[in-house]
Amino acid sequence: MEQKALILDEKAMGRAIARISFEIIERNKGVDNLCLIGILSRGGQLARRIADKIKSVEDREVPVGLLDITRFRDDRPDGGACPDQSELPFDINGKKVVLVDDVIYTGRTVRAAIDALMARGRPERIQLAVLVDRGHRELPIRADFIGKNLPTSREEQVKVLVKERDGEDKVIILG
Ligand SMILES: O=P(O)(O)OC[C@H]1O[C@H](OP(=O)(O)OP(=O)(O)O)[C@H](O)[C@@H]1O
Ligand SMILES: O=c1cc[nH]c(=O)[nH]1
Repeated sequence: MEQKALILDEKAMGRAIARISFEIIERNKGVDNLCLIGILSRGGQLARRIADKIKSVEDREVPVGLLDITRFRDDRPDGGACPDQSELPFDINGKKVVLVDDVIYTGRTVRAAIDALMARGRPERIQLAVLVDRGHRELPIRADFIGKNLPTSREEQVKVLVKERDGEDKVIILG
């Protein structure tokens, strides 16, 4: 598949991440008790970026964790056999957790992520930040912070590229 449309270039992606960061600070009246948990893998890089932005604005370090949802997926009965690649070096009990992912589509990944979190403790609250909401939800799940609403057809594929993994920052539609 090749690139059919450029949705966000590097600059636009940076602005979207900055806006999400400001909204997280505003909605939570600061960053007390807050942590960011990125869904592996690109959610992890985006969570790190949001934490860096928050640091530059608030001068506060927000803990960042990585969540592996493989064992909680509803379409991988063998997921339990996979080693858990989560990196959550802090207690989520009583924390305000902002889950971060690159794209929300059916909502099934987020459902799995909520189960993966709950298996580790009882956060005070869970909010959801995504860079792209492409619609077509199959579960009653919505994001609290959205970089871009992008109506798509089911046949299209939305790809988020991040420098750390892909060498460049952009959001594209493949077709
Ligand atoms: O709301 P959902 O229908 O669950 O879709 C969202 C998920 O889809 C994408 O991952 P994908 O499965 O394309 O794998 P990738 O992250 O390895 O590209 C994206 O990273 C989300 O995690
Ligand atoms: O649990 C999940 C997660 C992503 N996609 C699915 O189909 N199921």
